[in-house]
Amino acid sequence: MNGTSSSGKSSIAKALLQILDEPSFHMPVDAFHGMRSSREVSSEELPDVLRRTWMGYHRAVAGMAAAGNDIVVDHVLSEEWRLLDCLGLFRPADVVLVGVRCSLEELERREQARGDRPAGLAARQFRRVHAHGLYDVECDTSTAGALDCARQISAFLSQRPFPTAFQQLRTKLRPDLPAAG
Ligand SMILES: Nc1ncnc2c1ncn2[C@@H]1O[C@H](COP(=O)(O)OP(=O)(O)OP(=O)(O)O)[C@@H](O)[C@H]1O
Repeated sequence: MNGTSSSGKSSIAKALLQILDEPSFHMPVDAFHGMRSSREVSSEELPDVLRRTWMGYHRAVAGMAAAGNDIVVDHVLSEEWRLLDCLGLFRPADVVLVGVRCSLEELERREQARGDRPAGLAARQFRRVHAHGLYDVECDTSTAGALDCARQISAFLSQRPFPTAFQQLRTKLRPDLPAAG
């Protein structure tokens, strides 16, 4: 799932795990940030530390999937390299790319209400996260609750068309890689 901060990804992930038939894992990137030592990181080091955390996260997800596990990933594709990295790691036919949309007005209301995210974070990500423009399925949490979105995604899984969004994006954005399988 891809969407801005406060768009409702974690809420949908929790609902999905309750309704999916197969045993599934929710792997949030926040869990990986939380595993890092609490030593203070200088502003010069920070970009590299964050990048390595995201890259390690992608590889951990790919590793779980390679062992045959179903993974619910919540992601913020606010930097292009993150999608390019995932396109090279995940089996494109296996990926269901979900766009989690929400109006900016509602995002700002949620961000203020929860108080545990920097002010303006969702607005900064808003235009960038959906820049690649292609999904297998999309939901809008401005109008639908988390459980309804999870049901919509779950229903989509049983009748999903091919090529997947990931297959198409890999062909378009990673011509350096072999044809998407
Ligand atoms: N469909 C929804 N309708 C109304 N409120 C929602 C909905 N989904 C989530 N929320 C509320 O929005 C806030 C953020 O939700 P959530 O943590 O699921 O978002 P997120 O996209 O995972 O955010 P982050 O990336 O910052 O962790 C929470 O307070 C949650 O209760």
